[in-house]
Amino acid sequence: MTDTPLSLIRNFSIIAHIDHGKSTLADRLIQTCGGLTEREMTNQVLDNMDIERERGITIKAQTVRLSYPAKDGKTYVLNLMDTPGHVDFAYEVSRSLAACEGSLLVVDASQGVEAQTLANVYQAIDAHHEIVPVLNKIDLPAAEPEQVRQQIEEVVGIPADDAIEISAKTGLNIIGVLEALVTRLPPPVGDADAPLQALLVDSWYDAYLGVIILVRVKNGRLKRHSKIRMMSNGATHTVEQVGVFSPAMRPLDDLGPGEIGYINAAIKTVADCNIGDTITDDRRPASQALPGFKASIPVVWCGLFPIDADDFEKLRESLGKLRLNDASFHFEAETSAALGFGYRCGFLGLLHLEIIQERLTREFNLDLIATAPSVVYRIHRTNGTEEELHNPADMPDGSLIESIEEPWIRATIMVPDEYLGPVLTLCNDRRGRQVDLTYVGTRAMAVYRLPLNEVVFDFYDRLKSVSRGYASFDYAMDGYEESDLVRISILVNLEPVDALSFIAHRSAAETRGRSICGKLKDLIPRQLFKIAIQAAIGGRVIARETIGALSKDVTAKCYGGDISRKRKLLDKQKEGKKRMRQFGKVEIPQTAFLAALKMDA
Ligand SMILES: Nc1nc2c(ncn2[C@@H]2O[C@H](COP(=O)(O)OP(=O)(O)OP(=O)(O)O)[C@@H](O)[C@H]2O)c(=O)[nH]1
Repeated sequence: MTDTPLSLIRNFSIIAHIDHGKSTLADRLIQTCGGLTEREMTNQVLDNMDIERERGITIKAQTVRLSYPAKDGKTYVLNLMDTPGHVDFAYEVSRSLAACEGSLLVVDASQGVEAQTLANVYQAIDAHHEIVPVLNKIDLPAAEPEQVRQQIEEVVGIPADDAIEISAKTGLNIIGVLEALVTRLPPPVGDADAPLQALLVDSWYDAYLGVIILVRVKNGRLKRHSKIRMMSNGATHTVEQVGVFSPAMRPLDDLGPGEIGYINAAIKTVADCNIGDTITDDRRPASQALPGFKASIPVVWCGLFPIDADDFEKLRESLGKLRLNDASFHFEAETSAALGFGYRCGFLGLLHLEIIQERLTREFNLDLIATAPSVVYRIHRTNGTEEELHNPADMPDGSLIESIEEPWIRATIMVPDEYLGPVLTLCNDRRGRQVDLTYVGTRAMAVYRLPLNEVVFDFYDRLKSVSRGYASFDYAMDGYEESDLVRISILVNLEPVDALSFIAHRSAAETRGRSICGKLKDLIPRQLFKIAIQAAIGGRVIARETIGALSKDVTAKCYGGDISRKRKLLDKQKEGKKRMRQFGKVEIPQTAFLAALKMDA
């Protein structure tokens, strides 16, 4: 039984720009509250996926319940919801925030306010949070707490007089943070006697327990063995376990209002648990659902194909396993003449794509080819119908298209003054439209509208390189607009290579087409006949390269009769063949696809 009075509960998130020290602070809070021993602290506990740890970024929202004996003599329950820092996972931030009453806003005192600091703060303000600014890394000689304080007031627009100066690394003033949580954040409100209303904050698959659901109880009590009902679809389940993370799972009898914890109810897949849904008691249901939050929609799609066709089944299984834990990731079967059988997969953004791809390679041991990422276009046909296009290869013939719309984003870029010029040039080159440009001291904040299509290829990389790594970037989807878009097909000896076709604005078509043809020319080995590589829009060729013929006999070098040597060479050639794709008469090595797909035009 948990009967902590509401006045002794505080639910909070930590929001920060990437690398400003959110996870380090979370670990310190856990350690200070006695949740873990020094030895257990060796790894950041909240970042529990390998890839997260390696890249030092937080992906999945995690939660932990702390017990803090405050200076006022009372012991408080502090529920910490971790939030991811990367733009791709903004929706996970919003759902964590919906479960809390307040936020710690962590700003690196040596770096100042960055693009994601702002984006996250706005989400916290939307969620009606009380926000406590925390200036971290005060131990660094480059820390400028006074300036950053001023920045928070000017740029973020919240008072920063009583921002708390800390070093999450050395542990300096962690008590100050804990006291601020207790004294400055409001306790949750709720009625233990009302019908149950619990927000489904997250769910994931555990190999032993099945689906685990993270909940925030708003009203009523969520009890073990009770029958719950999902308000979105009426599905009922019997609760097998109720508990909290401290940070290990600790079973309890029930969760009361204001509490954050987990339940497990023999649910088969996370797809049955709609995030944002309201859970109620089947016997005494609530009359109204809680306000949910926006569902996550994949905005970037690409094809994933096994290099070895025999791995197709394994790929299907692996994708299914990943999906068990990540309902925001989508996949459907796809066939490509160039790459064989594979899957068209939808992601929340480029980082999400990269993470899934990396997990497939690393955890599932798959060798994959990914086609160029594409956004979701809206096609209006001349016959009046409308459709969404996830794959450039499926684009209908130009004569059937009335118009095409593409998704736009609203991007916020913060950058030191001296690098502003090249950043603006980059945005303009990518068809960006400036919305706003303001200064905070020597830092500029540029707000641009940009077509997502221009951002998915290499925008981050370019932005980082033109600003020497100093620019920070955040974006939100910002509607669709009609645009003059064309599909560029790549033809090898007149055969279209579907995996290489892509959609671009007409003004960029020729440059990109030429760049791909040029790359392929260097990558496709000469063969016994001439090979023409062309880029075309419909029937019109816009770029062309030719690879001259060559006669090649791998065994020619082996004069004399060294048969074993000869055989070895032939075997080697066969091995090489596995990695080739037959294209009409032409064989294209996998490496050519990989390189051609890395577009940097
Ligand atoms: N000098 C100093 N370094 C710190 C402090 N806090 C964190 N760091 C370092 O800053 C880096 C980033 O810290 P993290 O806690 O991983 O940052 P994060 O905000 O959680 O990053 P994401 O999980 O990627 O969003 C790490 O190398 C930390 O060791 C601090 O108070 N002082």
